[in-house]
Amino acid sequence: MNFNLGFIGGGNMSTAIFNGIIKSNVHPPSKIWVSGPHIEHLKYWTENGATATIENGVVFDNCEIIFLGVKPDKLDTALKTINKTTKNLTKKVLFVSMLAGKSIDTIQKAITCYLSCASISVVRIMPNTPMAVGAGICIYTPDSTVSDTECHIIETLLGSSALCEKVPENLMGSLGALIGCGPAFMYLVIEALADGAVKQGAPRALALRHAAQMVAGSGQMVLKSGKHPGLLKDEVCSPGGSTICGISALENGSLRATMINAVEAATHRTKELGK
Ligand SMILES: NC(=O)C1=CN([C@@H]2O[C@H](COP(=O)(O)OP(=O)(O)OC[C@H]3O[C@@H](n4cnc5c(N)ncnc54)[C@H](OP(=O)(O)O)[C@@H]3O)[C@@H](O)[C@H]2O)C=CC1
Ligand SMILES: O=C(O)[C@@H]1CCC=N1
Repeated sequence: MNFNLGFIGGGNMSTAIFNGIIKSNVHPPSKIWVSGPHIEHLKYWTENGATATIENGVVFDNCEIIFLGVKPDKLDTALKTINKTTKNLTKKVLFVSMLAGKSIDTIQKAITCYLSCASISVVRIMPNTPMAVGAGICIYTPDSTVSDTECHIIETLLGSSALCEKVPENLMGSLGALIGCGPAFMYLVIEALADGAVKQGAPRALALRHAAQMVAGSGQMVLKSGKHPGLLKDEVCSPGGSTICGISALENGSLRATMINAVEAATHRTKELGK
């Protein structure tokens, strides 16, 4: 694709998206720019062919599509520093914001406050870190100025490493918490399941690998079989068998209520971060 792609903030999530993009060859690293306050933190990017700078304005000047990858509380600072270092305040830019909780309206107002671009469009996304290995999910909401062609470009960039779906903005909180925070919840589950096998005598490395593959495979079964997870669960539980004993232990530990509470807590916190 014949445009330069920028990242303002090259931390965990931006790096995962960068990895997804370069591993799938959907955009050449020579046309990717990244900025952040510590150049030494951007070594991975330059080692993989991107251009790194400490000036946000340089990314702004050189790129047509720019991912905002700073923490939500750094939005104003990042935009202020674009303003200070750009040579071309009035250019057309498509911003892609991954900032948890920050609405399109908030992002647009902040951009308008610090930058007098001739044309600004905003796409809000909620990605997740498994995009780094091509197994992510990313939802997005474009503002009303984003064209179908631009949506297609965004879907091509993100869809190379994620299931990429357009959603109405009012679902960004709940689905965003599930998608964005969920991997951390699942890492806990995988670690705990492996601990269970280790407790019964299994070697740690085998237990972890098998737990991860089992969780990945279970997700694939839900996606590919088209069956409800309750039915898939029943297919594993023989009457009087071992699995139903494990299920009973999980219910005693309120696993389902705990998972629901986790997504609820993350959704509430995401809303707070947006204020
Ligand atoms: N991590 C995740 O799983 C997900 C994160 N997100 C969102 O992604 C965003 C980034 O999160 P995450 O990657 O985890 O955080 P990180 O802390 O890993 O990355 C933030 C990056 O921003 C850089 N930075 C700080 N200040 C500025 C500035 N003024 N200008 C430019 N860059 C700056 C930091 O540089 P330095 O390190 O040099 O200080 C750092 O590399 C957040 O808004 C978060 O809500 C969304 C979905 C999932
Ligand atoms: O917790 C965080 O800061 C980010 C937001 C979404 C997922 N992780």
